[in-house]
Amino acid sequence: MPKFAANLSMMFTERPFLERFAAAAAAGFTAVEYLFPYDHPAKTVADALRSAGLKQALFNMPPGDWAAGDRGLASLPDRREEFETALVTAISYAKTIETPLLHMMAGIAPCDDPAAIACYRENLKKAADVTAEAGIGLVIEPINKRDMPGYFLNDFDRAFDLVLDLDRPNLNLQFDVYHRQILHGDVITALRKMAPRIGHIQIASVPNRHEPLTGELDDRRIFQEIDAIGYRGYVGCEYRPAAKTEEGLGWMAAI
Ligand SMILES: O=C(O)C(=O)[C@@H](O)CO
Ligand SMILES: [Mg+2]
Repeated sequence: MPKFAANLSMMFTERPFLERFAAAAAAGFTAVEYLFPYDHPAKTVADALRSAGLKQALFNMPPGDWAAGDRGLASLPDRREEFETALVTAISYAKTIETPLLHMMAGIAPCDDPAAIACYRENLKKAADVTAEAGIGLVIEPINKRDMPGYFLNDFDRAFDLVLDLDRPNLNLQFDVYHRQILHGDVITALRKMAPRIGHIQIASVPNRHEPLTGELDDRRIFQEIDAIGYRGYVGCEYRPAAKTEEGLGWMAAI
């Protein structure tokens, strides 16, 4: 059975961010992930993590101005400087919090725009090299067009081919089963094909992004396959609980 990390941007949101760590530990999780730690000093987040006895699985690089609609900076040619600053901030937080993985969001840009493609590639290489120097892994995640219209990285094969092409040992794919199913289906074949370059996995039911076992996929079968492909990292529970977080955790005992 995979080991699960609670996603604190979606789960335990009944409490303020810093209180979610203890709640996740009390519910039996041993690791957490979330979108962004940057509203708090890195040391404060690290203290919350450690006093709850948790491991950090992953978080994202700063995405630009999220409230204004930014969803990452990596494919935005006129925001290269901001991207570099975001990379420095992410590495500094990553070292203090001790995350083994950072997710680099691509941004909102046409996926067939040559300037965006070139910029993304260049920034990805830079981020992979800088994170490698810091001993941190980097992942990229295709995101479905319904949840994030206009997101640059919206195709699993394209992301996978890019990871192969850039050929950095610390650069891998974030395979979110929810996005995979909405974008392309064929989840198990893709898990098998992409296994050597899967750096992180996330799960939620489809189509409502609620608890596993409540959607159109056979999540038990998917968890078996995640084991079968040899994936030993955390599976992030990136779902919005249908009601209170704790009330919906029964799926873990039922799988
Ligand atoms: O939305 C997702 O799926 C994620 O994993 C986030 O990191 C990006 O919004
Ligand atoms: Mg995801």
